[in-house]
Amino acid sequence: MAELLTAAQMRAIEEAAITSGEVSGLELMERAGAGVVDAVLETWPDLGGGAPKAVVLCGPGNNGGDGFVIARRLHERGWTVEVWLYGDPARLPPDARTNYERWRELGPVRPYRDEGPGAFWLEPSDYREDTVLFDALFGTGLTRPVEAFNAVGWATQLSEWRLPEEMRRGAYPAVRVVAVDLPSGLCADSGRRLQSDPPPGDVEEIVADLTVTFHARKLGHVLAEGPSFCGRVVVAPIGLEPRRRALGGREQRVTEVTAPAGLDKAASAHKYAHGHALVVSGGFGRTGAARLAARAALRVGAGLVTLAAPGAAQMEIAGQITALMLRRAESGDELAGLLEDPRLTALCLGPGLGLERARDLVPPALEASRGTVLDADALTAFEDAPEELFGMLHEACVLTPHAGEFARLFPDLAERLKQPAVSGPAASRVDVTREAARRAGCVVLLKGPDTVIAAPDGQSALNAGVGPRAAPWLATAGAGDVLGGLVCGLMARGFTAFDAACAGAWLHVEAARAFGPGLIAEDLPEALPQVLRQLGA
Ligand SMILES: NC(=O)C1=CN([C@@H]2O[C@H](COP(=O)(O)OP(=O)(O)OC[C@H]3O[C@@H](n4cnc5c(N)ncnc54)[C@H](OP(=O)(O)O)[C@@H]3O)[C@@H](O)[C@H]2O)[C@@H](O)CC1
Ligand SMILES: [K+]
Repeated sequence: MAELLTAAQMRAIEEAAITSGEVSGLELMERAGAGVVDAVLETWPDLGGGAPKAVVLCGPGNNGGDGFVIARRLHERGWTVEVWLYGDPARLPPDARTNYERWRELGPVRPYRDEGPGAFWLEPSDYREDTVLFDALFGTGLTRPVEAFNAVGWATQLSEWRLPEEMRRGAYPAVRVVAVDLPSGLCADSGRRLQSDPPPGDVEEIVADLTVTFHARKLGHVLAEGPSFCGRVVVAPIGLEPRRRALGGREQRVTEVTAPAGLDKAASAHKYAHGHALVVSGGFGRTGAARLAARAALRVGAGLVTLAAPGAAQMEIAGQITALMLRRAESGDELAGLLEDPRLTALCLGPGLGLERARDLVPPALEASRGTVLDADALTAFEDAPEELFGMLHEACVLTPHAGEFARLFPDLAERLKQPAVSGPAASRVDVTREAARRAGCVVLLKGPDTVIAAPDGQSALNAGVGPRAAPWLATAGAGDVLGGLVCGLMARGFTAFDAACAGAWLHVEAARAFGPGLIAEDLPEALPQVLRQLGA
């Protein structure tokens, strides 16, 4: 599984490599700059033949150092290169300074000082279709908002360069924008844009076409606003070892969810060998959500799936299902009675359940100590008394809130995400989900394009439905119910709560991608067989 790094972890890996003597900082910087050039040529082969123009904006730290390497290497390839420096050359850190000096032997460095927006209006006279702008201003060292002049000055200009021709005010052709490591202004740990509070008016930001990062992706490339700022993200290897020790303990590490293993079924296995999931339905006229969840549980391979519904809803359900079974559960007591059957290995409560019914049925469900998914109404029902819910939860539970449900159970944590990100590292969705899991004492899966899964011991994973795995059609009514059913079905099959949440989130995105445009929630379970087949299940 790929690790997604924080800025501190990346620094620790680099420092460990440098201290061990296996590589110098200067060598790493050279490889970083070379990696950016390679990624640019690979992304835009049309730039390989001619003599394009590069505008390299260098910042005051090592991100700027990478910029000087890029400038030198492009110059060597015959590009026309224009270099700007924001900061005092005398104060550059040593490796950046060395590369500044090397570039100075080849060409000038234009100062980029804080003298108001007009001072940074680069001369547009000879920008061409093959101009590439390199943002090497700030990378993982950004700890505070980029000051107003930067944002208003260069970012506005960049945005203008990027507008479609018919919308451009000036005569500039569109420019390709490459971010070195991170688009400047983005917090590496949270994917949030650092901004002063209140934000300066009329600020536009750097939106890159290509972001080239080093060794591994940072959390900021996949979380929150990151994907919309980064464009295509390419990881350039710079010869660093994984160095797990530099990453810290399990409570500091975040892995990216990858294709799950263990979904195949032995040829000889009986249906009971794959578990029996129980999905609790709402009342008459409200059974659709639970039926969706139940079908997903069955499709993901639970041996049997039963819907538990009140008497008045039985006819409605019976008319709609075939492979699913149906039992009556009018009240908490009746559900407790059903749960005396030890063959029921996992439960799902919440989709379409109704708040009153949720308050009645959730306690006996949790009392039964099975793998249990709580979603939707099963979470909202405890809005006024989250501690009461937390007191009943156990380690085999998975809560699957969307942002609104999360805010109902963890209002202070949701508030932390709402506060302006004025300094780095800013609070991230990973931070708050981890804290929520610790507080709840069970796995929490915070839904979104950047779904975060955390366990009470700090183990965390991120299912990035962004970039090449984007699944925008997943934002559709009922999709969340299907996810609950998938996680429940996987727990019925014996997956741990954490593994079921990760695998469920991954399959959910893949099913949406397999179906594609026009997707509605009903299509998700039907798209699963294709995804499972590709996994060799
Ligand atoms: N380490 C390695 O071996 C390798 C690192 N590599 C590269 O180095 C990058 C990290 O370099 P870095 O740590 O020097 O940080 P960087 O992003 O350049 O910025 C720090 C500077 O910016 C300043 N500053 C911060 N915020 C500011 C603001 N809002 N407005 C104005 N100034 C602000 C800050 O000033 P200070 O906070 O000290 O006052 C400091 O001067 C990394 O992203 C990668 O590209 C690669 O070469 C591979 C090998
Ligand atoms: K940058």
